[in-house]
Amino acid sequence: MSTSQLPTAPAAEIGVIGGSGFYSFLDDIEEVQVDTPFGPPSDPIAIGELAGRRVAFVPRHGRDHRFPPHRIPYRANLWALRSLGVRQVLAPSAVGSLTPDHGPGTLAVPDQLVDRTYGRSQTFYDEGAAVHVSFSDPYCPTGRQTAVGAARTAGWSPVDGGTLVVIEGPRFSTRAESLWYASQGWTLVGMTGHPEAVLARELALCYTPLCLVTDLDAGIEEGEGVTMDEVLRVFAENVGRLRDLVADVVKSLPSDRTCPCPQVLDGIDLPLTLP
Ligand SMILES: CSC[C@H]1O[C@H](OP(=O)(O)O)[C@H](O)[C@@H]1O
Ligand SMILES: Nc1ncnc2[nH]cnc12
Repeated sequence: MSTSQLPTAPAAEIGVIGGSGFYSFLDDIEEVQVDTPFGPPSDPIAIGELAGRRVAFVPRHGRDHRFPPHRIPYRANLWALRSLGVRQVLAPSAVGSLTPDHGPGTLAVPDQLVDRTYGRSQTFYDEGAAVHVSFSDPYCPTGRQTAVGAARTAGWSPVDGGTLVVIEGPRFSTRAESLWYASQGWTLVGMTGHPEAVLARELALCYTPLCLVTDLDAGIEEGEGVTMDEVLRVFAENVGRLRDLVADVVKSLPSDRTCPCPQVLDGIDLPLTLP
């Protein structure tokens, strides 16, 4: 596998991957085209500065939402961020709730993930050597703690913890599937949290999900079922304060990584030269 050219100084230290309805971040940006062994990322990477922190932003669906969740170039997005120097990733996302207690407008920072996707490339290590990263705790504890703290300060009542089940999509779940997920104790459902989190782990990036509940999932609500219009409408109602929250988290994230997340993957020949 080829080695990417890295800039001499990191162009950015924090990456933000925007989801549905979150197509831009920061005003004064420079856009860079990054080529990767996995093709181009969803869009050129937007790089800007926030409170002295260099931030790289990419909207995972593309700014015109042309990539459905199962066709997002996840590997290219993570690789591009990493190649710019990013070491911590914030991942805002629209999700359904699997519990009536946490309705639309709730901010949740899950601590576990269940993968129900299929057919997505979910590793950088699919040739040459068998590499098995540890993924017991998929998210960065420091990033999570920072996000929950910033959310509380900003007046949200965030849900600290829970399990995000990631479905293949692009369809929403049936009521039976949804009830089954809820019966397992899983609390949130989305379509993009995997393989994004594991690809971040494979590149020794900290990854923190910021899940905005846009709906009660089909098995929980009593209405007609989840629709894309509903998701986008509720997200649009909340995106301003979510954007502010992401900015607060960027400002509060410690720059030295003292978390237990892998800093480099010992003994593993990363397909990328680490700075
Ligand atoms: C727009 S409806 C469903 C769509 O919304 C979520 O996207 P994201 O996680 O990027 O905010 C969900 O995962 C689906 O991709
Ligand atoms: N109910 C739901 N299921 C899957 N992905 C979602 N994204 C937002 N709401 C969702």
